[in-house]
Amino acid sequence: MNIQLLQQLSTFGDIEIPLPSSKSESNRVLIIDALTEGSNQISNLAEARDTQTMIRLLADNPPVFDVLDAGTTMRFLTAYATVTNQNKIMTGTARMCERPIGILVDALRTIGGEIHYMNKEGYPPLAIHGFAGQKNKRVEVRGDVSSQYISALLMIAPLLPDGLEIALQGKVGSRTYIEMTLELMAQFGVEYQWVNEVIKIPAGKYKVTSFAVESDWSGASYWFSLLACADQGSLFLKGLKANSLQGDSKIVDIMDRLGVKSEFVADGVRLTKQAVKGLLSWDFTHCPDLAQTVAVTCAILGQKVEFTGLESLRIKETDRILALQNELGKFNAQLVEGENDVFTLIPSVSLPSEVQIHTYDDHRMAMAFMPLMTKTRVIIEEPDVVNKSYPSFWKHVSLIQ
Ligand SMILES: O=C(O)C1=C[C@@H](OP(=O)(O)O)[C@@H](O)[C@H](O)C1
Ligand SMILES: C=C(OP(=O)(O)O)C(=O)O
Repeated sequence: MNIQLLQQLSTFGDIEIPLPSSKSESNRVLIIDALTEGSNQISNLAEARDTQTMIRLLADNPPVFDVLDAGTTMRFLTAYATVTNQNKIMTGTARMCERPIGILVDALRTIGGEIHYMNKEGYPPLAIHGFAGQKNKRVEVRGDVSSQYISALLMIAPLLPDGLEIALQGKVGSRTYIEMTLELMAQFGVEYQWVNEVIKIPAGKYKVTSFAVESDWSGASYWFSLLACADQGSLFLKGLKANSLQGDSKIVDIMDRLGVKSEFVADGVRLTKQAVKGLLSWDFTHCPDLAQTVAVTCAILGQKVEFTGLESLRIKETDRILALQNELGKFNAQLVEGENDVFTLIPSVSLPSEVQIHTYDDHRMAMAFMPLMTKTRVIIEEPDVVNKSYPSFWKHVSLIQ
């Protein structure tokens, strides 16, 4: 099934977008909640399939944890099942079984977890055979593959009899997600020290707390992009806060350069059009999920930009660099790989009258290309991929149309 978006929807009125809740915050709070003695008051959990899968697996506790295509659910539940001394098979989609997990498994084994690879060394599926007691209180973890391994270890750390010291090795990517984990843990009463790339978590207990999940900044980015690409219009994005736990709130600074002004009010952010200031380069190391949004926006707006920090995109829901290169090419834009991991986005010079976007089982491919509807007729293949993080996305698009 495909979805067809109307051509030339380049002007719209003042529209309010409700926005989904953050799946990153939701999935952390669910793990912390499962590790808390007592009942927390948690509200506003995400409708995202990744979160709903986590809720279902924690509630039903089946012998096989099939996480589908949810990276955080795989990584966080692997650490959770280990430290809670369970026998569990961890598996997911074919793509999930191509996404590496060896760094997390090595660290969990160092601490005392019994984990075996069922197929390929370093990748799911895994067989977890519980936790025989803490062997070490310090682990060294590479920071340049996925921050989710570090977040997974941090959240289980207070449950370990000796606490945990995580020594981050090399370049640390997606640092804002590690900060989000630590801030959430602090809100549930667990303190941390982070000095010279060593994070120390003492043994302790999570404290019963009430917590409301924020709206999702990654999902909000597509609306910033839509307005950047439109000729006229304004949008109100409900539930976003300026001081967010989510690093993807950086979209405000990026879009300020690409013609979108953000004004925060009590219950959200109002977006209006302003002159394009221009974007010369951007480093996505700490906000990788914004890369597709910004690439498509720049391609449409005629902005030639240098992108860095895209390394982790190759191991996400799909190889996002390859997927972007293919789909941008359909409207004469390019993402050219240069030396030292620098990519140049060369914008489109002419747009065909219709573009059909392949989505590669990747929610962000479907959502990032939606703003192309401001310029031409767009067909998005397999539109249901958005369910991973933003099931009501197309319903919200219909508020504009
Ligand atoms: O911890 C999280 O909630 C996430 C961390 C990031 O992954 P990496 O740390 O693998 O870059 C991000 O891309 C993903 O969508 C969500
Ligand atoms: C990369 C993503 O998710 P995950 O790694 O949790 O599957 C994402 O939502 O863009």
